[in-house]
Amino acid sequence: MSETTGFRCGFACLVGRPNTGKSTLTNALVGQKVAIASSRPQTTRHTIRGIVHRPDAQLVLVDTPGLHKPRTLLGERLNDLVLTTLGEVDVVGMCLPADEKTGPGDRFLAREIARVRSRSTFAIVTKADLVGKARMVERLVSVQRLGEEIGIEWDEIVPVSAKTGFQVDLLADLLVARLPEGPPLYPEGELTDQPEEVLVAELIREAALEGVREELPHSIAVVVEEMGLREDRPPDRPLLDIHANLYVERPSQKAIIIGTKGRRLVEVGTKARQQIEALLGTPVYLDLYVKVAKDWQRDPKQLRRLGF
Ligand SMILES: Nc1nc2c(ncn2[C@@H]2O[C@H](COP(=O)(O)OP(=O)(O)OP(=O)(O)O)[C@@H](O)[C@H]2O)c(=O)[nH]1
Repeated sequence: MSETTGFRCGFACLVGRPNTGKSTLTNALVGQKVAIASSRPQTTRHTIRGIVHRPDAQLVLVDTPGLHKPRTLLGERLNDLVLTTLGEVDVVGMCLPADEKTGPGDRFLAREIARVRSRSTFAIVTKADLVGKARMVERLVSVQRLGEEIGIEWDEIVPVSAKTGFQVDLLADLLVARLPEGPPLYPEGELTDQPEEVLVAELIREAALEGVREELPHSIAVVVEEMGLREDRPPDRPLLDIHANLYVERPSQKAIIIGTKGRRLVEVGTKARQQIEALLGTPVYLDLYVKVAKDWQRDPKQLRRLGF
């Protein structure tokens, strides 16, 4: 036995239909905002890892895009990404909201999980604060049944609320218990291994989608072209320059983003800048361009360039 005896380190992946609370739960477990939560489906495009540091363990959380039936090339890529991720982690946690019934989307996902299942599989009943005791009991029974129907033996079924913190620590304990023994993989203090550019791009995308999600559901991609501290600034007054391109698929969408007399784009820029400053703790100069990349969701070359 080595000096690391008793210390556990490994990976867990939260999966679930869009909007089931994966990002919020990741944040609650990690204790700081790392993934971008929103009230709209499918905002998490990249695999964002949050790292839970504990005296006895290091739990690396992988947050994935919602697994769904693919309709575009982008959809297929995302699903491949999720399945590859699932095969590599120690625990898969399927998130099922307490206030919703098991649906076809859940069955599709559970079947996928059953296919790649290698190690531990949890059913995490999220948003526990939204239901009373009786409904929770019903929900737990239905989750158990889903497992039986698909052929997954849940290693744990855990109700949690990321909002109130209910059983979040318990969930962390249960996840940690399933990790292999081993030394920590990441230095303490590290909360995510996503490059800052990716987080910044997500924040800009979020700001750009605000209020126009119905019109522009999945048609926006953001690429940070350049990011760096401006030279010749006094050390106590740093300024981070960010140049980013916001891609849409059609000129009409460009017009929506920019708004009358460019007003909307200014608002998007301001909102995104404030969020980035809050995340990185540095004043930011954000230079944002809107570009049309026709049908980027269906074009492999463009997808690659946009980071998918
Ligand atoms: N009441 C309540 N709401 C929650 C809880 N967890 C998440 N939510 C809400 O549910 C919505 C979706 O949460 P997200 O964490 O963005 O869900 P997600 O599964 O990561 O969504 P995608 O990124 O679209 O896959 C947000 O409006 C959250 O505020 C919870 O424990 N209780």
